[in-house]
Amino acid sequence: MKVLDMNDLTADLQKPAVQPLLITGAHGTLGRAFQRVCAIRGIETVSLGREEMDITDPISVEKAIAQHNPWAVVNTAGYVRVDEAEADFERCYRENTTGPAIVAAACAYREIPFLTFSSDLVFDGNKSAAYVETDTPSPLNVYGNSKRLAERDVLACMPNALVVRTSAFFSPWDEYNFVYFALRAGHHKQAFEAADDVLISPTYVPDLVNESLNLLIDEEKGVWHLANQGSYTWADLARLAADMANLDTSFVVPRSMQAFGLAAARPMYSVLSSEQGNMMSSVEERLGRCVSEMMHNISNLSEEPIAVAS
Ligand SMILES: NC(=O)C1=CN([C@@H]2O[C@H](COP(=O)(O)OP(=O)(O)OC[C@H]3O[C@@H](n4cnc5c(N)ncnc54)[C@H](OP(=O)(O)O)[C@@H]3O)[C@@H](O)[C@H]2O)C=CC1
Ligand SMILES: Cc1cn([C@H]2C[C@H](O)[C@@H](COP(=O)(O)OP(=O)(O)O[C@H]3O[C@@H](C)C(=O)[C@@H](O)[C@H]3O)O2)c(=O)[nH]c1=O
Repeated sequence: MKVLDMNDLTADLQKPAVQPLLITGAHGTLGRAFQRVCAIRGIETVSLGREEMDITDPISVEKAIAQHNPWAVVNTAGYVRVDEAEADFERCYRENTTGPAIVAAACAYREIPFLTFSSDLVFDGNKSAAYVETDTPSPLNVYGNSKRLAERDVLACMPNALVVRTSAFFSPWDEYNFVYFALRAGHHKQAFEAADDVLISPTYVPDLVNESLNLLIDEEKGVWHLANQGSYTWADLARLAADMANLDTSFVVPRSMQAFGLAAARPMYSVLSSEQGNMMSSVEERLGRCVSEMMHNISNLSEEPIAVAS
């Protein structure tokens, strides 16, 4: 029988810690979804908010990567206020273009994998069939252009980087998405205007995270389109979700996108498909899975007593 000595007992303590997956933009919708999914899949992560890792600051990026020694970096950080970006363009380019390029350079130097996210808004909507990875971006707004330039700059400094184009998030895990807005309006019997002339690919965030992780682990590279199957106008999406929630869909008020008078132009068509395999389920199947959870959260929130000043 081997008698353990102090070296044996402390040996484990000296084993190198498991290298984590580093996630930027920790407090955002996608960042928090990565933390949830990685916990479910048993993937060790370190999730950093802007204060711990500002992707636009090379020193902050270097310090964070040196401190945590990750096996890979997932960049979920970004500027997503599409309309505000038209005037706030310096910050939009800083956070969507400069930041990802800085992180890509740091990953390339260490030869560790890098995943970042782009958008369907890199396209101009003039195609009559689903956009695939080899279609040429031609963005209509500042946000879309910041993403196009990020794709160019990230892949120029790190050709093995993985860039996932996606669109129109929906998820039961946070309320900052269009489907939540629509269901909450329906629950409160409030009119909800929705564009009925813009076709998009809604994306179920848990699927996006799982498929992105699978591509990263498989060491895939370049541009990949990840969105759920099925193309909808925003109004169709609102009515489909409402119907699945057994709500009367008449609260959805169809409008042309132009009638919204939004500061940023949107492509009238930005449906995404992939030349590299469509791996995600249908929007309908995923909506059916999460609408009841969303309605549960909405009705709980609306029943919470409203705190009144004493
Ligand atoms: N939402 C959608 O429908 C879609 C999103 N995408 C892309 O997915 C990614 C994530 O989007 P989403 O989760 O919705 O966005 P969120 O706005 O929910 O999260 C983005 C996070 O990035 C952080 N951030 C911004 N700038 C920096 C910085 N310089 N350093 C570190 N963190 C920073 C923000 O922090 P703070 O709160 O401090 O600003 C925020 O927490 C983005 O790249 C977006 O373009 C693509 C297609 C569709
Ligand atoms: C389009 C639309 C939006 N809205 C509301 C929802 C939201 O509060 C606001 C703006 O909508 P959205 O921001 O979802 O629309 P938009 O900015 O086009 O959404 C985009 O986000 C960026 C980050 C992307 O990358 C795109 O893929 C897409 O998801 O207007 C409606 O009420 N009805 C509508 O028909």
